[in-house]
Amino acid sequence: MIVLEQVTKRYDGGHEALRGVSLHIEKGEMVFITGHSGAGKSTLLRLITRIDVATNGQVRVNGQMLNRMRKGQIPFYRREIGMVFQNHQLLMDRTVFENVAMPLRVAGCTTQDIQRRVRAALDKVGLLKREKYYPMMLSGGEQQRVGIARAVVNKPTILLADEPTGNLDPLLSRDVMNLFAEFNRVGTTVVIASHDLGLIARMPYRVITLREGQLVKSSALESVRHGA
Ligand SMILES: Nc1ncnc2c1ncn2[C@@H]1O[C@H](COP(=O)(O)OP(=O)(O)OP(=O)(O)O)[C@@H](O)[C@H]1O
Repeated sequence: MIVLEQVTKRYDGGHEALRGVSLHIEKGEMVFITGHSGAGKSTLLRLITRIDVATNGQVRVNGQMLNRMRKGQIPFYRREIGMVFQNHQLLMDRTVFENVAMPLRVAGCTTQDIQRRVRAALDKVGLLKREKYYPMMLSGGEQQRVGIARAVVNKPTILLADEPTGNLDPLLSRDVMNLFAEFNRVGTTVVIASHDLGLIARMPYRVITLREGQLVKSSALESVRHGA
């Protein structure tokens, strides 16, 4: 489903953020990408979303060669992908409902469809009663869950998250990770970049480790599942 073959990403200025990375993420899998700051985690996610393009090598997602994708195809491709950010990037002057509705409005859905799908997404993240609130009225964990609802409202086949628990305390972080695990259980492929080794070690998913742009390890953790 997500295949990287000998991928190198060199930014303007010559810095190689990724070097010769090959990996395969199966349809329906949930994986963590870890590594120190600057290891290339965000770059990897930016290649998968086609925000950036590989300098060398191939990135293939759902059978599509991203290096060769024409500009006009990109918005359609992105509908297959939900993206969650560390700082959730919610619009502070819009309600929870409007924030979650945003991708559906962009896609031109009908009002009726939008109402139904936004409420279904808010229900999944446990925030149905907060639809009229503004983000400032919510806790950090709730704001992050609104960001997750917005990412899944389009029913993407792939959910990507860049440090989604970076600003949350351990308990809220675990809740957010469990939410990703629930989406994974119903078939969504989930890729999460995270520093949080303690949290990752408690969850039964494959961990891909980057160091200075190279893949150093890709393995299932031999940890016991603790309430994941
Ligand atoms: N647009 C850019 N132009 C030039 N260099 C960049 C650009 N984006 C990232 N880099 C560099 O590429 C390397 C990898 O960055 P990346 O953001 O992928 O790392 P990361 O593992 O996500 O780090 P962090 O955990 O701190 O977010 C870093 O050295 C970074 O400075």
